[in-house]
Amino acid sequence: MKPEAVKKYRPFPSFDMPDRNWPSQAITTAPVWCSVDLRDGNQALIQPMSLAKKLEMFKLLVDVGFKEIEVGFPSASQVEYDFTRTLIDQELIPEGVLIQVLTQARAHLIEKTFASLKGAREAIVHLYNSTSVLQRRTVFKMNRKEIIALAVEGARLIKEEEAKYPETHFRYEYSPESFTGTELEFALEICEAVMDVWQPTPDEPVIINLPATVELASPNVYADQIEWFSRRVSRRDAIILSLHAHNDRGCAVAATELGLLAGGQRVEGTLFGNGERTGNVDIITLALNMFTQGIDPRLDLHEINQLVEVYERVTHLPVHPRHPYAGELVYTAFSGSHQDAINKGMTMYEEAESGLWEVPYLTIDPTDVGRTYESIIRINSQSGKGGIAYVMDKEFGFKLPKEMHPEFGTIIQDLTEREGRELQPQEIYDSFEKVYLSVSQPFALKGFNTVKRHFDSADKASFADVEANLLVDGVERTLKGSGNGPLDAFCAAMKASVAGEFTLCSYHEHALSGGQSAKAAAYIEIEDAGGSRFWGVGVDTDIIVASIKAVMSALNRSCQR
Ligand SMILES: CC(=O)SCCNC(=O)CCNC(=O)[C@H](O)C(C)(C)COP(=O)(O)OP(=O)(O)OC[C@H]1O[C@@H](n2cnc3c(N)ncnc32)[C@H](O)[C@@H]1OP(=O)(O)O
Ligand SMILES: CC(C)C(=O)C(=O)O
Repeated sequence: MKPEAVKKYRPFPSFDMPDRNWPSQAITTAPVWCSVDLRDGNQALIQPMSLAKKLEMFKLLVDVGFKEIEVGFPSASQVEYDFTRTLIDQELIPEGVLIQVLTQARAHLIEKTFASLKGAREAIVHLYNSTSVLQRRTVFKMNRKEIIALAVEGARLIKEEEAKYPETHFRYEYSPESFTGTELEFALEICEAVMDVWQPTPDEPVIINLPATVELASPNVYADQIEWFSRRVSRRDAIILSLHAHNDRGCAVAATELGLLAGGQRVEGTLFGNGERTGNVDIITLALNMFTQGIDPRLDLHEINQLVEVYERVTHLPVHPRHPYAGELVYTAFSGSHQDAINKGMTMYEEAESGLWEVPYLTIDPTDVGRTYESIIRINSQSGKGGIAYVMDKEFGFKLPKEMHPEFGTIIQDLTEREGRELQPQEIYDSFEKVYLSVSQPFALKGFNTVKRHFDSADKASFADVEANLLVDGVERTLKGSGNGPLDAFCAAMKASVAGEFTLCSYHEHALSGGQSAKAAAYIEIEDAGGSRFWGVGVDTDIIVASIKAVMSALNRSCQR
């Protein structure tokens, strides 16, 4: 920006409310959710939804568990009108779900709105008109009195229309649109005037929706505005105070959360925050934020990928890979220290009895929203040994001993740097296979027999005699050896005949898979005569043979250095 451009702007007027209560409140229950995907979301799309797409979105919203759904602006276009009619005529509105429709305070639009609802069991009619200083001056060119008269006339016309449709139970909502840019006393005055017409009672409450049509200030200011209003409005028990935040400053979720602390009881928003400009508040994020605090959000989000799939198809908008809870990458760590911490946290979580989710860097268990653990750790040049070990374990069942992580970690890190890209799990396995499992030069095992084994609790040690057939640099050799067990006997034979001096430093083994064809993996570290250390890995149905293969793997690697 040019430096002087900043002079075009001024701070949001300060507002003093030293006795504010909201900072010491907590969210303890979910609000009433109202999806406005089919109206506010739809009106912001490059290509508004067709009737078929609206139906698909409606079904999704019902499946998720929304009990209030703003289905459109029926007086605005034929599709909007036809969609409302289709829902009613084809009896597609489940018991317990309320449809809501929006209208301006204009007679012909109100009439058409009611016609669109003919035959409905129940519906919310949502009346709005803009009340902000700016819109009064620029759009309506009306003073406060005239703006109130517009709203009151709209409210009155609605009451008049209601009488024509006795079969429907109507509920009402009023929004002083652009509330956040409206003087608070004026917002209160106009809402009171509308309520004077509608005469709400605790049994037939009205929804008063206070929208941040444009997010003009920080979230604490919205909370102050909501609390100010909530504390002063008359007939408080006959009002459901509703929030409707847009995201111009990127704070709609925060503003709504603070608005709930301040007295908001209902939230209008959309899936993934679609909506005018930077969008409406994202209900998925709000709900899952609550979920992570142990609060039942009363929305079923256990298949988030399906929500993303339908949403993207219907709106033609992508969900950002970093979108909270839903983005492709939000359960993925590439960086080494994060992977290490997640790996350790996951292991502890699996072993712990508390059942409490306490995994570093992950606020939610991905499986709670239908995501898998597989994608948690992905490998690129930022990754570390812990993450690589995690992939080997979770994807292929190899639980590499901790002391082996640095060696294999370096091998994979060199590869990611050479390739300059993310490695797929299969590529990591292929590298493991090449380096440890299929290395067969200079030694290749052709056959192995334990000739004699002895154990007697009266003796100091057990013993074994073994015989192994090897290819040594392509030449067949038969080696024989004795030791305190088959592995010791084989090492003795190797040292004496072909490999020279080496020491076994570490030994680990585990079963690789269950069932009759279960295989075992053995990991052995040797130190060669020069003091260098090498890991080897062997896999076999016989654990002794797996360990013999692991020694061969380590010896071959030491020879190839
Ligand atoms: C913040 C929000 O999201 S509010 C919802 C906004 N959504 C939409 O606008 C989508 C659907 N809208 C439409 O299809 C059209 O705008 C319609 C059908 C509602 C109205 O269409 P039209 O009358 O042809 O045009 P338009 O919207 O430009 O009308 C503007 C007039 O309505 C007046 N107006 C705007 N809002 C309201 C209101 N809530 N109540 C009464 N009058 C209003 C304006 O002052 C203006 O009056 P003027 O003609 O005397 O200057
Ligand atoms: C109609 C109103 C509630 C609206 O969409 C807004 O103010 O953003």
